[in-house]
Amino acid sequence: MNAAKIGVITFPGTLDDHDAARAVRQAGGEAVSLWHADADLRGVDAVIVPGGFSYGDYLRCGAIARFAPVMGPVVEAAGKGMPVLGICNGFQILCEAGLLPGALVRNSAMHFVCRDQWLKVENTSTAWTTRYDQGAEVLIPLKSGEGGYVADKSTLAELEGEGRVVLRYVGLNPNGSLNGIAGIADSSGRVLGLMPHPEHAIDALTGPSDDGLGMFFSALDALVKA
Ligand SMILES: NC(=O)CC[C@H](N)C(=O)O
Repeated sequence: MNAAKIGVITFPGTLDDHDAARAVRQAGGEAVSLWHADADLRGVDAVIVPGGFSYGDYLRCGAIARFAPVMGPVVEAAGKGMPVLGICNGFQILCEAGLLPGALVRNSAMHFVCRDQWLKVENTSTAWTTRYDQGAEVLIPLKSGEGGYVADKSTLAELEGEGRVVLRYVGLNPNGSLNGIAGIADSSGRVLGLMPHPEHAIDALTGPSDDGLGMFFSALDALVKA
Protein backbone atom coordinates (compact mmCIF):
# COMPACT_ATOMS: atom_id res chain seq x y z
CA MET A 1 0.00 0.00 0.00
CA ASN A 2 1.31 3.48 -0.82
CA ALA A 3 2.10 5.79 2.10
CA ALA A 4 -0.41 8.55 2.73
CA LYS A 5 0.76 11.91 1.39
CA ILE A 6 0.99 14.83 3.77
CA GLY A 7 1.68 18.21 2.20
CA VAL A 8 3.93 20.66 4.04
CA ILE A 9 3.58 24.28 2.94
CA THR A 10 6.55 26.61 2.59
CA PHE A 11 5.90 30.36 2.61
CA PRO A 12 8.68 32.93 2.28
CA GLY A 13 9.94 33.06 5.87
CA THR A 14 8.82 29.58 6.89
CA LEU A 15 11.32 27.95 9.23
CA ASP A 16 10.10 24.52 10.25
CA ASP A 17 9.00 22.89 7.01
CA HIS A 18 11.97 20.51 6.94
CA ASP A 19 11.36 19.31 10.49
CA ALA A 20 7.65 18.85 9.76
CA ALA A 21 8.46 16.81 6.64
CA ARG A 22 10.94 14.72 8.63
CA ALA A 23 8.31 14.03 11.29
CA VAL A 24 5.87 12.90 8.61
CA ARG A 25 8.48 10.51 7.18
CA GLN A 26 9.42 9.23 10.61
CA ALA A 27 5.77 8.32 11.23
CA GLY A 28 5.65 6.43 7.93
CA GLY A 29 4.02 9.01 5.67
CA GLU A 30 5.18 10.61 2.44
CA ALA A 31 5.95 14.31 2.80
CA VAL A 32 5.05 16.44 -0.22
CA SER A 33 6.42 19.98 -0.51
CA LEU A 34 3.81 22.64 -1.23
CA TRP A 35 4.78 26.20 -2.14
CA HIS A 36 2.84 29.28 -1.07
CA ALA A 37 2.11 30.16 -4.69
CA ASP A 38 0.73 26.71 -5.60
CA ALA A 39 -2.75 26.73 -7.06
CA ASP A 40 -3.56 23.18 -5.93
CA LEU A 41 -2.55 20.68 -3.26
CA ARG A 42 -0.75 18.17 -5.55
CA GLY A 43 -2.99 15.29 -4.55
CA VAL A 44 -2.09 15.23 -0.84
CA ASP A 45 -4.30 13.56 1.78
CA ALA A 46 -3.56 16.03 4.60
CA VAL A 47 -1.77 19.36 5.04
CA ILE A 48 0.62 20.79 7.60
CA VAL A 49 1.02 24.56 7.84
CA PRO A 50 4.37 24.77 9.63
CA GLY A 51 5.98 27.30 11.91
CA GLY A 52 8.22 30.25 11.19
CA PHE A 53 7.91 33.85 10.20
CA SER A 54 5.82 33.80 7.02
CA TYR A 55 6.28 37.03 5.08
CA GLY A 56 8.49 38.28 7.92
CA ASP A 57 5.54 38.48 10.35
CA TYR A 58 4.79 41.85 8.78
CA LEU A 59 1.53 43.44 9.84
CA ARG A 60 0.65 40.58 12.23
CA CYS A 61 1.80 36.94 12.36
CA GLY A 62 -0.06 35.00 9.67
CA ALA A 63 -2.05 37.99 8.40
CA ILE A 64 -0.40 38.01 4.98
CA ALA A 65 0.08 34.26 4.55
CA ARG A 66 -3.65 33.77 4.81
CA PHE A 67 -3.94 35.41 1.39
CA ALA A 68 -1.32 33.13 -0.26
CA PRO A 69 -2.70 31.30 -3.31
CA VAL A 70 -2.22 27.86 -1.69
CA MET A 71 -4.53 28.79 1.20
CA GLY A 72 -7.62 28.83 -1.04
CA PRO A 73 -7.37 25.09 -1.76
CA VAL A 74 -6.44 24.42 1.91
CA VAL A 75 -9.61 26.11 3.17
CA GLU A 76 -11.69 24.30 0.54
CA ALA A 77 -10.15 20.88 1.35
CA ALA A 78 -10.56 21.43 5.10
CA GLY A 79 -14.24 22.10 4.46
CA LYS A 80 -14.45 18.67 2.86
CA GLY A 81 -12.77 16.97 5.84
CA MET A 82 -9.09 16.96 4.96
CA PRO A 83 -6.94 16.84 8.11
CA VAL A 84 -5.01 20.11 8.53
CA LEU A 85 -2.43 20.82 11.23
CA GLY A 86 -1.26 24.37 11.94
CA ILE A 87 1.87 24.57 14.07
CA CYS A 88 2.71 27.91 15.71
CA ASN A 89 2.87 30.32 12.76
CA GLY A 90 0.65 27.74 11.05
CA PHE A 91 -1.87 28.04 13.91
CA GLN A 92 -1.77 31.83 13.50
CA ILE A 93 -2.39 31.42 9.76
CA LEU A 94 -5.34 29.03 10.31
CA CYS A 95 -6.93 31.55 12.69
CA GLU A 96 -6.37 34.39 10.22
CA ALA A 97 -7.86 32.22 7.46
CA GLY A 98 -10.99 31.57 9.53
CA LEU A 99 -10.44 27.81 9.77
CA LEU A 100 -10.09 28.16 13.54
CA PRO A 101 -11.72 30.76 15.80
CA GLY A 102 -9.93 33.39 17.88
CA ALA A 103 -6.49 34.90 17.43
CA LEU A 104 -2.93 34.78 18.70
CA VAL A 105 -1.61 37.99 20.24
CA ARG A 106 1.72 39.14 21.65
CA ASN A 107 2.90 37.12 24.66
CA SER A 108 1.76 38.68 27.93
CA ALA A 109 5.38 39.25 29.04
CA MET A 110 5.98 41.09 25.73
CA HIS A 111 8.98 39.02 24.76
CA PHE A 112 9.70 35.94 22.66
CA VAL A 113 9.42 32.70 24.67
CA CYS A 114 11.56 29.64 23.88
CA ARG A 115 11.25 26.69 26.26
CA ASP A 116 10.34 23.04 26.59
CA GLN A 117 6.73 23.13 27.72
CA TRP A 118 4.49 20.58 29.38
CA LEU A 119 1.04 20.26 27.84
CA LYS A 120 -2.01 18.22 28.73
CA VAL A 121 -3.84 16.36 25.95
CA GLU A 122 -7.52 16.96 26.69
CA ASN A 123 -9.15 15.59 23.54
CA THR A 124 -7.95 12.36 21.97
CA SER A 125 -10.63 12.12 19.31
CA THR A 126 -9.26 14.66 16.81
CA ALA A 127 -7.56 13.46 13.62
CA TRP A 128 -4.20 14.49 15.15
CA THR A 129 -4.48 13.17 18.72
CA THR A 130 -5.90 9.63 18.69
CA ARG A 131 -2.52 8.14 19.56
CA TYR A 132 -2.45 9.90 22.95
CA ASP A 133 -4.04 8.86 26.23
CA GLN A 134 -6.72 11.17 27.55
CA GLY A 135 -5.08 13.52 30.08
CA ALA A 136 -1.55 12.56 29.03
CA GLU A 137 1.11 15.16 29.79
CA VAL A 138 3.62 15.70 26.98
CA LEU A 139 6.79 17.77 26.71
CA ILE A 140 7.01 19.82 23.52
CA PRO A 141 9.13 22.88 22.58
CA LEU A 142 7.42 26.26 22.42
CA LYS A 143 9.05 29.20 20.61
CA SER A 144 6.94 32.18 19.72
CA GLY A 145 6.42 35.88 20.20
CA GLU A 146 2.69 36.02 19.49
CA GLY A 147 1.42 32.90 21.25
CA GLY A 148 -1.28 34.30 23.51
CA TYR A 149 -4.58 32.70 22.51
CA VAL A 150 -7.57 35.02 22.76
CA ALA A 151 -11.23 34.69 21.79
CA ASP A 152 -14.46 36.32 22.89
CA LYS A 153 -16.40 34.85 25.81
CA SER A 154 -18.96 32.97 23.76
CA THR A 155 -16.28 31.42 21.51
CA LEU A 156 -14.31 30.33 24.57
CA ALA A 157 -17.43 28.82 26.14
CA GLU A 158 -18.17 27.00 22.88
CA LEU A 159 -14.62 25.64 22.61
CA GLU A 160 -14.65 24.46 26.22
CA GLY A 161 -18.19 23.07 26.01
CA GLU A 162 -17.49 21.09 22.86
CA GLY A 163 -14.16 19.71 24.09
CA ARG A 164 -12.31 21.59 21.38
CA VAL A 165 -9.55 22.74 23.70
CA VAL A 166 -7.28 19.89 22.66
CA LEU A 167 -4.09 20.95 24.45
CA ARG A 168 -3.59 23.07 27.54
CA TYR A 169 -0.41 24.40 29.14
CA VAL A 170 0.57 22.65 32.35
CA GLY A 171 2.66 24.10 35.19
CA LEU A 172 2.71 27.66 33.96
CA ASN A 173 0.97 29.70 31.33
CA PRO A 174 3.92 30.83 29.18
CA ASN A 175 2.22 33.49 27.11
CA GLY A 176 -1.00 34.56 28.83
CA SER A 177 -3.30 32.41 26.68
CA LEU A 178 -6.89 32.53 27.91
CA ASN A 179 -7.74 29.39 29.90
CA GLY A 180 -4.15 28.22 29.30
CA ILE A 181 -5.10 27.16 25.78
CA ALA A 182 -2.21 25.71 23.76
CA GLY A 183 -4.19 24.13 20.93
CA ILE A 184 -7.74 23.97 19.58
CA ALA A 185 -9.69 22.03 16.95
CA ASP A 186 -12.45 23.00 14.57
CA SER A 187 -15.89 21.48 15.05
CA SER A 188 -15.06 18.51 12.80
CA GLY A 189 -11.97 17.61 14.84
CA ARG A 190 -9.91 17.39 11.67
CA VAL A 191 -8.34 20.87 11.75
CA LEU A 192 -5.98 21.39 14.69
CA GLY A 193 -3.87 24.40 15.56
CA LEU A 194 -1.31 24.54 18.36
CA MET A 195 1.46 26.92 19.39
CA PRO A 196 4.03 24.32 20.58
CA HIS A 197 6.06 22.40 18.01
CA PRO A 198 5.43 18.61 17.89
CA GLU A 199 7.76 18.30 14.87
CA HIS A 200 10.66 19.29 17.14
CA ALA A 201 9.89 16.48 19.60
CA ILE A 202 10.21 13.30 17.57
CA ASP A 203 13.44 11.82 18.90
CA ALA A 204 14.13 11.27 22.60
CA LEU A 205 17.87 11.13 21.89
CA THR A 206 18.04 14.73 20.70
CA GLY A 207 15.29 15.84 23.07
CA PRO A 208 13.29 17.02 24.72
CA SER A 209 11.09 13.94 24.06
CA ASP A 210 9.45 12.03 21.24
CA ASP A 211 6.03 13.09 22.48
CA GLY A 212 5.26 14.99 19.27
CA LEU A 213 5.38 11.95 17.01
CA GLY A 214 1.91 10.82 18.11
CA MET A 215 0.33 13.67 16.14
CA PHE A 216 1.79 12.47 12.88
CA PHE A 217 0.96 8.82 13.59
CA SER A 218 -2.61 9.84 14.51
CA ALA A 219 -3.16 11.64 11.19
CA LEU A 220 -1.78 8.70 9.24
CA ASP A 221 -4.13 6.36 11.14
CA ALA A 222 -7.04 8.68 10.28
CA LEU A 223 -6.08 8.62 6.61
CA VAL A 224 -5.87 4.84 6.48
CA LYS A 225 -9.33 4.57 8.04
CA ALA A 226 -10.82 7.25 5.76
N1 LIG B 1 7.89 29.42 15.84
C1 LIG B 1 7.00 30.11 15.19
O1 LIG B 1 6.33 29.60 14.29
C2 LIG B 1 6.86 31.55 15.55
C3 LIG B 1 5.61 32.15 15.03
C4 LIG B 1 5.64 33.68 15.03
N2 LIG B 1 6.71 34.15 14.19
C5 LIG B 1 5.77 34.17 16.45
O2 LIG B 1 6.85 34.58 16.83
O3 LIG B 1 4.81 34.14 17.17
